[in-house]
Amino acid sequence: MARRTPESIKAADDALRPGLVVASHGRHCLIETPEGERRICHPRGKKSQCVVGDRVLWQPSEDEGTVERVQSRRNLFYRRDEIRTKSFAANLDQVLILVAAEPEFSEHQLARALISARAEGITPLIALNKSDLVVPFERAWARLAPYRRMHHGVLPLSLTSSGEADALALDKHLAGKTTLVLGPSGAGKSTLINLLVPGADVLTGEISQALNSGRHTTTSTTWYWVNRNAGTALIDSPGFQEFGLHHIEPTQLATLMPDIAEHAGECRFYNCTHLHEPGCQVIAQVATEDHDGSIAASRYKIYRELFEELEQAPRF
Ligand SMILES: Nc1nc2c(ncn2[C@@H]2O[C@H](COP(=O)(O)OP(=O)(O)OP(=O)(O)O)[C@@H](O)[C@H]2O)c(=O)[nH]1
Ligand SMILES: [Zn+2]
Repeated sequence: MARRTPESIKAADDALRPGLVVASHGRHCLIETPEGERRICHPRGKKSQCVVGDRVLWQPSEDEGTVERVQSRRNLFYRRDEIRTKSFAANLDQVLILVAAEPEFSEHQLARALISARAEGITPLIALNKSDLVVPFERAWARLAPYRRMHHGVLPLSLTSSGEADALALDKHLAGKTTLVLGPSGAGKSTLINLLVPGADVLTGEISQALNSGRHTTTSTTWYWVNRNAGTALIDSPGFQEFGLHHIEPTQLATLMPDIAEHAGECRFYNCTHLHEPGCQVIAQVATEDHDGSIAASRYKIYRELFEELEQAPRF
């Protein structure tokens, strides 16, 4: 085989075409060319395995193609449990976590998604849908009090009753960015995507049919252009329910939870775990019934539970 020099690699790359991964299923993916053409591609090998959001170099072969190379990633958003690592998407600007007044959301899952986003340096946004359901909404809004003070606040929505106004409010946050949308089932993720990308449901059907050669299984992750010229895109991905954080060290946790991080540097011991140490300023800041504090009891409970879980997690 000819020796691979930087020049020969460049010459080979020049013969390849650029593409953006817009959907994936199993080992194959759908890529979009800069001209907007879409085609199914297969990875050349393990190294060219790609995820939605990846920029790739590919080569046509009859009516399909081969992914020859995945360009280096700005970030990769993923989860990891005892058994496996699962990627959501790559090269994200932000993650929008959509929860609703009903069904009741899990604060634990929300906290996990936020921690994961911070670990990858991806801006998290939270929206609370179904503000028209007044009583459950009030309850959920109150549960989100610690989150309204952190990150970028919480955006209230009512996608089915004030869709137009909500679309405008969302656009302020989404314009020109690539946003991964996550949320528990029933929160209104499909409603949100169809509101911002009219016809998205039809497109999804077509994509999953193409990727599954006619079988009706849903694709795992899909890219939607909200405004191609402005570079505004949404990525729809399932998997909010089982959000494994086994890639995070327990001692990293405090830095990834802003309300805990705020006080973590003030403890007596530099390597304080904030679980039991004397002089711990995190513990001192936890709010209780008879003591005001800037850290909500629910947040500290999540910190403790996650710390224990990650301490017991097998390391890869
Ligand atoms: N009352 C109320 N209902 C809403 C609102 N937004 C969505 N829904 C309803 O909530 C239900 C779930 O919405 P979907 O958009 O299908 O939710 P999803 O998150 O995509 O759920 P999955 O398909 O299970 O993942 C539907 O019956 C919607 O009509 C809202 O603002 N208010
Ligand atoms: Zn401490």
